[in-house]
Amino acid sequence: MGEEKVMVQLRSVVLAGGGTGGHIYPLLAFADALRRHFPQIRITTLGSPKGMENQLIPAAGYDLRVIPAFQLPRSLNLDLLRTPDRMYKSTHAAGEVIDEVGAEVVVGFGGYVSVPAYLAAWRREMPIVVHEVNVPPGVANRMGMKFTKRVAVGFPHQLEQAESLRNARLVGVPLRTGITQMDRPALRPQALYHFGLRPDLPVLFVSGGSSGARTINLAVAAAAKRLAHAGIQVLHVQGGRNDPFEVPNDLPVPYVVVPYLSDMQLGYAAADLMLCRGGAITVAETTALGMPAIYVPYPFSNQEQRRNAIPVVEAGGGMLVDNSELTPEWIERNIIPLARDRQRLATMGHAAAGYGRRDGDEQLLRFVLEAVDR
Ligand SMILES: CC(=O)N[C@H]1[C@@H](OP(=O)(O)OP(=O)(O)OC[C@H]2O[C@@H](n3ccc(=O)[nH]c3=O)[C@H](O)[C@@H]2O)O[C@H](CO)[C@@H](O)[C@@H]1O
Repeated sequence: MGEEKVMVQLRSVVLAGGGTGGHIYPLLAFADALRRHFPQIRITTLGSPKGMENQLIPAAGYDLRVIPAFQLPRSLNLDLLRTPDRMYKSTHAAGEVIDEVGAEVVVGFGGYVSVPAYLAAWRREMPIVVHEVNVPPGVANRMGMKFTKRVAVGFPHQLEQAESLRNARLVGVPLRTGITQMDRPALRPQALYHFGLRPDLPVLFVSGGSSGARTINLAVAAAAKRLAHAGIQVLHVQGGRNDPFEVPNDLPVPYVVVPYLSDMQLGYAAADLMLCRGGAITVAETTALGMPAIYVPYPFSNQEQRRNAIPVVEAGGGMLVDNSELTPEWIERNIIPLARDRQRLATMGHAAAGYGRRDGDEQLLRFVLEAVDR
């Protein structure tokens, strides 16, 4: 972790975050960094009953404590006062876990489960660190920010675009080392073999984020024949919460559909070009890897995904297309020529890498240690 020596020793931390992959993967990457620096540390995570954390956190080998769900209204208003009982139960449960494991700090990554964790930590006057990757900040983290000034963000644009994040620390996004330490060209042959893809044709990697994206799935599947006849292979992640879709089975080149990738790095290693939403962690990963990408921001969440993609596109690292404009015709006109143009892909990838960063886990750890040291 840089040249400075770490003076603080951490023995026990509570990490809170849940819902979709966007809140859980940074938590896991940060947990891995904690374990690297403090092999004996006790790491306890808090999750809610229905979130993806119930699959992802135990699979990564971390202790998950599920506490009763407490859903905040989308905006912080008087509705909060109508649910004091559930809020009390969740906060009490979070506090019991904090006490049992003797946590020294609570680090929250957003998602409803972070709120009771922040409240319980505040009552105990413990250090709280909030990690936020979106503009506007998520509702749970906005609540957390009422209890702490120790707020870390993933991207430079957040500091400029959200008043409440103006004084936050830019640390980047903790990313899994399987992704940040990957040598893409070296892993490529194995990845292609794994998916049954050919080494001589370009690969378009399609992923709508952790839950999947219906519009993207249907548009690309409808363009399957045109892509195949142009010699473009497709590796298509359906997404954890999306319906299956039909792809013709008589295509001349591979079109591989997978429900979900636990080894996302294999997908990145196989890909020449990515077609994806603009979720914050996805953008952090594509740019960290120097992956040329076409971003199709999710249109219904305060423009947050568009804000993530714009700086990458302005740097020359990708293209942006509106959800409503992503049609098979658009794909034929724009993606086919790009996927076949190795020089343009290389230039885009290089520009994306210039925007990306790989040390978010280490930078967040430094920030957390400062919080505990005070
Ligand atoms: C619709 C919506 O509100 N989406 C939000 C959600 O997106 P979402 O939960 O989709 O999160 P992101 O797109 O930011 O990240 C997806 C993560 O899932 C991983 N992955 C994905 C597919 C797969 O098969 N395997 C896999 O491991 C990716 O590598 C990445 O680490 O959280 C993000 C971070 O708060 C927000 O910026 C997004 O706006």
